[in-house]
Amino acid sequence: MEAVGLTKRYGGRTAVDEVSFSVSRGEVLGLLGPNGAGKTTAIRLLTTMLTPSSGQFRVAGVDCGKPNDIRRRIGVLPESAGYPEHHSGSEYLLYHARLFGLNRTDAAGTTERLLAEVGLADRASSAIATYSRGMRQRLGIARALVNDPAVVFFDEPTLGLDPAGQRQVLGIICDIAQRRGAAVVLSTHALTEVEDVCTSVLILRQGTVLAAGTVAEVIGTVAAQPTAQLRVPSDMIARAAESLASAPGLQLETTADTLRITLAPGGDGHVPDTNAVLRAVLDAAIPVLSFDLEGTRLSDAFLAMTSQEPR
Ligand SMILES: Nc1ncnc2c1ncn2[C@@H]1O[C@H](COP(=O)(O)OP(=O)(O)OP(=O)(O)O)[C@@H](O)[C@H]1O
Repeated sequence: MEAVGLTKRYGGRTAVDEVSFSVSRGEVLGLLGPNGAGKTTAIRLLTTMLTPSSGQFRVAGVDCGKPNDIRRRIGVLPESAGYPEHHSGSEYLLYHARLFGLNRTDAAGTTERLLAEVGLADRASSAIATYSRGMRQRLGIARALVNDPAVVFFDEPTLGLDPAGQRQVLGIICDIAQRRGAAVVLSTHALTEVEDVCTSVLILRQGTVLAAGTVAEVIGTVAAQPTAQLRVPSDMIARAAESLASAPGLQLETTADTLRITLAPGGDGHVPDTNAVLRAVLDAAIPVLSFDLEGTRLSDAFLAMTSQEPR
């Protein structure tokens, strides 16, 4: 799937502004951004629920001018979905499989397979009213898969789930990309999830793309200079600084019991080895009370980018 110059304006407000990206089968693209960045609008455009003000996109090889054909090839788990509470999970899926044109036998087979795939086989005949939030999300994922889609969209799929539920949903999303070979678009605020699951990310702010690439590339654009906080007993702080004084590529700042170390890349772009930093301090027989690396996580890059003043 690819989008070029995708734009959506609501009156004077531009919710999605010239956004371009692509995602291939087997990949998971993380769509990130603070509240109001345009994530939901982007998903609504790509799933043909909204019409773009300008720009083009193709989903599963189908041009945006053919929304009905696109809808047949995609699956969507929207931000909030309603369910017929008195139906069972099995009845609900059977209904949607029939809606997609499967005959009775195929619809029953698909329902059974999908319930197993999302871990609901043992609750297939229970009323949805009795399902937990995590079970409802998994049922929603199963519904999004009834037409064996080439591209699947998830809008905040783990919102409100407990840690076990989050892990379960993310595992299913990984399988959709890896085993089914679908292209996945995942909108989320949970950055650690993105690091675990996404092959690439697109960070939006006020509708525009702030950064795009693999998680490592996006971290690299901001966190060129990771820092480390080294805490040692306060009477040893001067000795700790001394033990690191001759190491290349380090800038040191000292407080009462903490050394703030900036790991500046050398001329070859190589960042100093943090293990070598620790080794130098330990070799000087200084006990290390804590050692925290900053600037090496997606959350650091995200905060650095999205907290800058908007243009
Ligand atoms: N129907 C609408 N009419 C007018 N403005 C809208 C409409 N829908 C969204 N917007 C505006 O477009 C911008 C992007 O909204 P959108 O819901 O896409 O952001 P988001 O990144 O999904 O936010 P969140 O993380 O809070 O879900 C916001 O400024 C929002 O107020």
